Amino acid sequence: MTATLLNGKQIAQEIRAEIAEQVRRRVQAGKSQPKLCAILVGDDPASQVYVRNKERACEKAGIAGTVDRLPATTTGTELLARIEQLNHDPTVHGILVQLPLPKSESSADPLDERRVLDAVSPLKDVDAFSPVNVGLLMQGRPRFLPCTPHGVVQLLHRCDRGVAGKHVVVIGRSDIVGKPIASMLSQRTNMANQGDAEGGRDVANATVTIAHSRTENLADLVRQADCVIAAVGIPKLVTADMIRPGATVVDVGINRVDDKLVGDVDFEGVKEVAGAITPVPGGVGPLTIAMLLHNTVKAAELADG
Ligand SMILES: Nc1nc2c(c(=O)[nH]1)N[C@@H](CN(C=O)c1ccc(C(=O)N[C@@H](CCC(=O)O)C(=O)O)cc1)CN2
Repeated sequence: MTATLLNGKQIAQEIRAEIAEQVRRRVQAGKSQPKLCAILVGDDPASQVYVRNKERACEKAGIAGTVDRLPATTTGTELLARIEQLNHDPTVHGILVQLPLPKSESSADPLDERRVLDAVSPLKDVDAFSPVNVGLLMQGRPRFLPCTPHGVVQLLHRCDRGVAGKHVVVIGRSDIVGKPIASMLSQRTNMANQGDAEGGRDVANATVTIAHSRTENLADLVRQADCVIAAVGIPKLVTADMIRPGATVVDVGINRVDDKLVGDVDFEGVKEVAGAITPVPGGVGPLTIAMLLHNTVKAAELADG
């Protein structure tokens, strides 16, 4: 193997330890214990695991975590009413609705993902999915950073894989990963540590290209990249022949194939060409939850006034 392994699991542990210490100091100073409420609708097995992992991570960091487990028969009106209750509950600092929502059983009153995410108070929106928080991010003055893109920025920052002046190709244009990561990496200031780039090379000021399903000559485009971020949900789409020698490769894909977890990158082949690479599992995934804890503490600080 020639590439350096970017160990997201280890970095997530470091960040979680930092957050636990921040929470400990906060509570010791007489401030409220941060509290996160996750809403899980239906019984998707992967979502159940993710929500359970979020609950455990909160507990370990000293954050109060609760999960509302609602049946798949929940109507849009019922879910919106529950969100509204949490928006007005002063003891709850962060709210998230686990995605994907199940296919609606009620055609008269469906679970509309956009309406549901829009209903979460922007001040408690720890996923940073609300239009207000997306807009603030685009303007370069974020309140909350979306968890997975922020995880990628932290990973690059802490592994000293700066992208300033470099060409980054993001494969995938989702609202959750592709679009926000492209925005974050092309901003003027490093979004890891609120603009303080100390301790890592600048993870900002990149020249970013977003590739997607209609992109022509994807392989040629990706070969021009100093850094490739794969977030498209197609197992092993990115192969060794598409990688410029020495490039940084970040795999955000989480695909289940024959009961095994594989990324969007053909890890075995690409690791022989890349300069640095994230594995799946153990790469970006664990950072998603670490950054959710970060946002929950931030939400509690915002509520302090
Ligand atoms: N409301 C949200 N829904 C979803 C989000 C999100 O950020 N907010 N992201 C994903 C799921 N997700 C968190 O919710 C998530 C996915 C994967 C991991 C992770 O740690 N993956 C591990 C492997 C875990 C496994 O074995 O399955 C890894 O990559 O090492 C954490 C969180 C969609 N929904």
